[in-house]
Amino acid sequence: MTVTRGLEGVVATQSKVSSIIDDQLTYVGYSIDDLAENASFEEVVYLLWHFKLPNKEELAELKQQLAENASIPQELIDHFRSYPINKVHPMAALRTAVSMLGLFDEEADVMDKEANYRKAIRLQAKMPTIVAAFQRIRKGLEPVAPRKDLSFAANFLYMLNGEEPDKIAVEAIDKALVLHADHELNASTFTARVCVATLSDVYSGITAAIGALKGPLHGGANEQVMKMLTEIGSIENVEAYVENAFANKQKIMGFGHRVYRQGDPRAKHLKKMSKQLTALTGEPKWYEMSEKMEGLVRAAKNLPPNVDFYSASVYHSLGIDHDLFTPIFAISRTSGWLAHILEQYDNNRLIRPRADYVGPTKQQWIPIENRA
Ligand SMILES: CC(=O)SCCNC(=O)CCNC(=O)[C@H](O)C(C)(C)COP(=O)(O)OP(=O)(O)OC[C@H]1O[C@@H](n2cnc3c(N)ncnc32)[C@H](O)[C@@H]1OP(=O)(O)O
Ligand SMILES: O=C([O-])CC(=O)C(=O)O
Repeated sequence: MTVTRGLEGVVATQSKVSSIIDDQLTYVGYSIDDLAENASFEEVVYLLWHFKLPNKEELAELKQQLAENASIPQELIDHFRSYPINKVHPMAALRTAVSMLGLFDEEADVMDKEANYRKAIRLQAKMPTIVAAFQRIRKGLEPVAPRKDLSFAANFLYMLNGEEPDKIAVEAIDKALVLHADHELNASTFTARVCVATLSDVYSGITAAIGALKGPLHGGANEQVMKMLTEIGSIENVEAYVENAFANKQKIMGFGHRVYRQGDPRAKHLKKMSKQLTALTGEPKWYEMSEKMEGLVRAAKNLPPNVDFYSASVYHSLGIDHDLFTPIFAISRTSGWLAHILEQYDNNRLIRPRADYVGPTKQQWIPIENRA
């Protein structure tokens, strides 16, 4: 048996959702650069779920469906209140919340195409409400109910902060959501597909995916980037930090990628946003430190930044708590996970690879009283 560590280069499925070819990312064939400049998150959701851009009526209908399904059960809010809340990571709360939502969905185990699509809408709609409600409860504040007249991005910020967000913040979050929505067969998406390929339900698939995204080698890296920048503290300390990390064979968060070799095409958009937002908030040092680090890491190891690197200073500039960075990624990536889950159901086969067994063989049974 030949083992491909980490399944590098293994093609495990066909998909029409997104592609990475020659370091270029597309959603349903549309370049990420075009989408980042022009699309709203809701348009991207429609694109990923229907394999076409929506016309005005289709977009309006999707927006309405998302708005109508955005509230979450009171039981979920009460559940949050029962947690040792300041010890719970928001990604753990989100993972639990999505699993719990399945308990309140009468269609959770209904397996037809229409029911699965309705569940996709319900789940996508509720993700920002869950994250915002958890945040407010742990801050000792009352959750804010979603509004039907706001865009997906604006509603999230409104529920988070309890006040109407400004245009710049809405545009930044909307673009970040567009940039994070899907990414071919990344670890969390693969997890979702493996889960539902057993014909398990949508809630199980998204719960599993959230668990995979949480890790610092994947979506959890954005929080770690801000932790690192905060520890470094100032631009004078960047060089020593990078040298020390390489000398100790330590990974620098927000750099490197399994698929991209020349660079992550999403990073340049986030870099631009980081420059603008850090200047606006009067804290350009986060951008300047990041830029210096990028130069040093590229020069030393030819490692380019990935999507998580500049998103950290973007979210920080928007006043978002650092442990909410990965949940925001999850809010967006839910759209991609759902697209892949629906695609998996459409042409399903159980995903079950093999392991090359390297443990002992031909062991003799030892009764417990004779064991050392
Ligand atoms: C949304 C996302 O998931 S994007 C990725 C987010 N994750 C991170 O930013 C965490 C930091 N990056 C990493 O750990 C890796 O680059 C990964 C996990 C993203 C990709 O990993 P892999 O494809 O498995 O590469 P692997 O970890 O084997 O690294 C290959 C080589 O590059 C080095 N390398 C890769 N990334 C980094 C990094 N961030 N810092 C320092 N060295 C690195 C490794 O040490 C290794 O060097 P070696 O061959 O001398 O031992
Ligand atoms: O594709 C990957 O391996 C990780 C990634 O960048 C993403 O999920 O956005």
